[in-house]
Amino acid sequence: MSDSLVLLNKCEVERLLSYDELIPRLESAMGKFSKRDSSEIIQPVRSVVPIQPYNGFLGVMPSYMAADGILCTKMVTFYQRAEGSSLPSTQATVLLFHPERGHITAIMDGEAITAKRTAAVSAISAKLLMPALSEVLCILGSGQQAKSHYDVFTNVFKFKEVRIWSRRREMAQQFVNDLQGPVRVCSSVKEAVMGADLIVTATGASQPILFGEWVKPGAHIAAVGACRPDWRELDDVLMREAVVYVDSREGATAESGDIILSGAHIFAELGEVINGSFPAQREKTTVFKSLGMGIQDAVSAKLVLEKLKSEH
Ligand SMILES: NC(=O)C1=CN([C@@H]2O[C@H](COP(=O)(O)OP(=O)(O)OC[C@H]3O[C@@H](n4cnc5c(N)ncnc54)[C@H](O)[C@@H]3O)[C@@H](O)[C@H]2O)C=CC1
Ligand SMILES: O=C([O-])C1=[NH+]CCC1
Repeated sequence: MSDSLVLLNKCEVERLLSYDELIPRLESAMGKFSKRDSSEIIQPVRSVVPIQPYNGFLGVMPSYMAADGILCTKMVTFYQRAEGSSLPSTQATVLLFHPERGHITAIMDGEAITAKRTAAVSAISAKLLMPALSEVLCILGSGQQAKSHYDVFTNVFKFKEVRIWSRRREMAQQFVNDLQGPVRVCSSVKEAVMGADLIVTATGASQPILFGEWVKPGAHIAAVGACRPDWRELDDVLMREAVVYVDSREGATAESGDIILSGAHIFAELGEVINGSFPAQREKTTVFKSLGMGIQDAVSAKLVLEKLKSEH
């Protein structure tokens, strides 16, 4: 394959990106990030521009991983859509650059990357933090992230029961109809989460939908939505009682309403657990507050490109 510009659409990125290959690369990148060695990784907190009339945001997520030879940026728009809107709420494009020469080498769809890398990182958090015997998975939300989380969790782990709740029951039912495996549609968040060992919150909510009083002690929560400083998915009780892990301390303290507004203490980054500098307290109730990181997009895009090149 020549050095010409590579353009990849969503189907191609989806086909080339497998969880088996993605998960170890994300683990390694997050471990490196948590060492804060700027000669190895530079990743500022995402710049976000509000698009106020449309309840939306444009995020720019650059990163440079010197040792891996990756210079990358993702541009992502995310919106709070009205119930019933047919427009997607998260859309993205990823650009890879030649680190030495500075030109763009690849432009690829970022929606598939965002869906898969976010779910893969939640799978890493679950592997480290969910109870040793985890039988019940619960997913709140029925959109893109809910689907990628269902895919990776049912692939990587074995659950006896999977439950889903969505604010419109017919959307949850539609979600289940599109799948192979058995999933129980629940009528309320409380019904869905009671007794669950692993709970994924992947909604566009800006007020808490998950309350600590409903959560089984020792459960693990992968909290994926609420990516603005004034948005919430989890209530104060849960945030203050759980041991809280994040992807990046800087990102979480700048962008997470669940952390900022509850005053919750951040115990560790996932990368610090991967590096062994902080313990995985899996016997306690744990929250992994995910905001998304540029380096996660960067290693995903590099993997996509490598896979493509290996086919030629
Ligand atoms: N942590 C991360 O790295 C990432 C986080 N996100 C965030 O994850 C969330 C889900 O994203 P997508 O799956 O792409 O969106 P989506 O639009 O495909 O799905 C959103 C789901 O949330 C539900 N929802 C929306 N408003 C709600 C409310 N007020 N209460 C309860 N449910 C509500 C919708 O019915 C739908 O089921 C968003 O908040 C998004 O910004 C998205 C990408 C990466
Ligand atoms: O990391 C990411 O791409 C996003 N986080 C919140 C919305 C999009």
